[in-house]
Amino acid sequence: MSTTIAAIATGPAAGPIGIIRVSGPQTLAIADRIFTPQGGGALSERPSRLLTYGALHARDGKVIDHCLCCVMHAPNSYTGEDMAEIQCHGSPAILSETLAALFANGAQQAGPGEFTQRAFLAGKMDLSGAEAVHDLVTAATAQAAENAAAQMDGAVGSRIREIRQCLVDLVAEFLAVVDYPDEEIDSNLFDHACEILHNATRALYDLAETYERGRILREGIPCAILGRPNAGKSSLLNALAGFDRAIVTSVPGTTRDVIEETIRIGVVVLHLFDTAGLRDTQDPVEKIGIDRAMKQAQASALILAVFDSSDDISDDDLMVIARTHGKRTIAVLNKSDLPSALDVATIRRHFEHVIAVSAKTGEGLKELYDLIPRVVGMDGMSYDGSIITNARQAAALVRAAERCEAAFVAAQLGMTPDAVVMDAEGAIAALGEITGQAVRDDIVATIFDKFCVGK
Ligand SMILES: Nc1nc2c(c(=O)[nH]1)N(C=O)[C@@H](CNc1ccc(C(=O)N[C@@H](CCC(=O)O)C(=O)O)cc1)CN2
Ligand SMILES: Nc1nc2c(ncn2[C@@H]2O[C@H](COP(=O)(O)OP(=O)(O)OP(=O)(O)O)[C@@H](O)[C@H]2O)c(=O)[nH]1
Ligand SMILES: [Mg+2]
Repeated sequence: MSTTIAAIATGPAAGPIGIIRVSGPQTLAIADRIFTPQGGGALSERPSRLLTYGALHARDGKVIDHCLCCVMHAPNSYTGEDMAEIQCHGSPAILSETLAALFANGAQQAGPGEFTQRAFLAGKMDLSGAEAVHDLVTAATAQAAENAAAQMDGAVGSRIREIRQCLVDLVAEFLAVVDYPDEEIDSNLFDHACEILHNATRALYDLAETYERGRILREGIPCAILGRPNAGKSSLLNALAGFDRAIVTSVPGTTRDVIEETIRIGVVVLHLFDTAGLRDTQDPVEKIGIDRAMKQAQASALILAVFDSSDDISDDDLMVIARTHGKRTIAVLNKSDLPSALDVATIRRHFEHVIAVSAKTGEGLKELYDLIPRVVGMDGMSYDGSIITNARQAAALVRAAERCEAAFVAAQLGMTPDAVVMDAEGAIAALGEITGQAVRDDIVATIFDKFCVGK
């Protein structure tokens, strides 16, 4: 028999209200022992999800709070099991005392994601939906949340199940002819298979490709600010962050260490890294800073290459240009409030995206805000759950697409039905890893391990 689990579902900090949730076969009995409804009767007799006011008891029976509780009767609950929720005052002391009372009455501490894992195992949601719960809880933008909510609702799962079903039907047709090896195989069967497999391959690759944007949606994008000393990198960081994050002085070589600040530009979360100005230097400390700057640029998915537009291009600027080679870069011509002395044509030869700004006056920043989502391919998207945000799912999609493609080639060459079946079954298995229809227990366990306790 399954255990009864309990966990604090609200954050670790003290808040006005805290929530503890309980799930499992002993829930109702335990709830009745630690909670007495004010209006009489037992909590377990109340209708599902109806909040009831009453007294909450510690292990020793003392009243530790007057609060609201409800039960949710199996199978109509989040986990499909009997559940209870205690909404008490949110001090860590009350929450841990309540948890201790639950444990004393037979509940066990829930593991990370264990409620959602139970919901998955009870068939309340498929695996892609359960994984979206984690995305929703950790979403950094409204758009990431919107996409995750749609996936919780089955946006990925239903699409994958549809494709998987086509493949299952196809395998069934082929297996029927494998049983009669002496009969001539109807060539229509291969034509039909080619069509199905071609469409499935395309659809799966298309879906897998959304992961590039999905990853940005979920994790944001690392973005190094690179440039020669005094170009205005730290000033740009401060202007984008909206406060004085980094030290700005007129002394070249002010910034030594990498300074990180996370900001949100529309749908994109940018992890900005202000760095030491690149130049040839003998200063050992500055050298280390420059080394870090170049490493940061290498590790970033986007570079803001800052140039001082009030000055002409120097050797140091050429070093900056060299470091952006092959990287997605926006050339930021800073100090547009000063008379221009920069050879802009040279800059344009090296960079597709060039923008003039003044970190000092804020001129051009709005244009930079608009440009960044476009440059990273995050403009004009819809967040209807069609964007894959999960590396595991993306990898399974690619594997499924490859096996479909192999099956397609086999069908096109008119190879034996076995060859087609083998690859189609490989694709079906890979898709089952996404929906959870065919996934190893240890993989399921690692998926829920990432979740927070109480989810
Ligand atoms: N207080 C509280 N807030 C919460 C949750 C929760 O468990 N408790 N959630 C959870 O993490 C989310 C809401 N998700 C939920 C999903 C399903 C059911 C549920 O009871 N489902 C039943 C009955 C549905 C129905 O009435 O039709 C079922 O699926 O059978 C509850 C919450 C977010 N907010
Ligand atoms: N007029 C004008 N001055 C600016 C602008 N941006 C920065 N400055 C000035 O340029 C100087 C250098 O600015 P920083 O932001 O410290 O430059 P940096 O690129 O971080 O320099 P290092 O940290 O030394 O590499 C400071 O005196 C700033 O006030 C701008 O848009 N217009
Ligand atoms: Mg600086």
